[in-house]
Amino acid sequence: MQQHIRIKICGITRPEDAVCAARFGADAVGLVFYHASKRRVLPPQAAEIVSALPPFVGTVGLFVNESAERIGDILAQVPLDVLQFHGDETPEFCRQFRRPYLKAVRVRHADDVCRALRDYADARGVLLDAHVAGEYGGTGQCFDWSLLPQDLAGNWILSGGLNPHNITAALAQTGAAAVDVSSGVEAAAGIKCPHKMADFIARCRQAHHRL
Ligand SMILES: O=C(O)c1ccccc1NCC(=O)[C@H](O)[C@H](O)COP(=O)(O)O
Repeated sequence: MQQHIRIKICGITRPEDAVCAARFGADAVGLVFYHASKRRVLPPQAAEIVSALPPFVGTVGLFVNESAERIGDILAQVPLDVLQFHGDETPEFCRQFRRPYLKAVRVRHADDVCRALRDYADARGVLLDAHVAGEYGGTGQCFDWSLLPQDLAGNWILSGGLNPHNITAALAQTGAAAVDVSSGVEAAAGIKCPHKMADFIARCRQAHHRL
């Protein structure tokens, strides 16, 4: 039976954008806690976004080389379902919070993908993102999808530079069962565009149906 494609809209900073994403059918929303991000949210703002969501929409907190203490502090204030790590966090670091986690990997070589899937075997998923020097994520850049091994096994998520214009080709080429988008559905950094979110989600569902 064809699986329902999983869609996460990342870099949400406003409750109304989270509500919109959920209404259009997003499975999860991402909240960036990285201090240097243009999409950074503070814990009270994140808690307000989470409380605006309807049931059964997942909440994912993003961190970059954050201290365990700070992450624990945020977890005490914001009900996050999943943690997503975008820095140099080791598997031991990621699993200490006893929550499902995702590990982002910035893909430059085919080996990067297989190594991440092996090293983070207990992750809920490995998020495959673009490599941009000096950036940890949310760049709006694609990586070379042809680097992905054919019939790649495991729980991986296609990310990096996806948007309503390229999502159909991305799914046809990679066969991804889960996708993550931020810049490609924005009107400005941290401000999501309802039309782009609706278009992206509709095209995802259509394209996945054809696989
Ligand atoms: O969004 C940020 O500013 C950010 C900063 C540092 C680490 C991660 C960040 N965001 C991650 C994402 O939003 C996405 O999960 C992913 O990187 C894809 O982003 P995009 O290419 O903009 O769709």
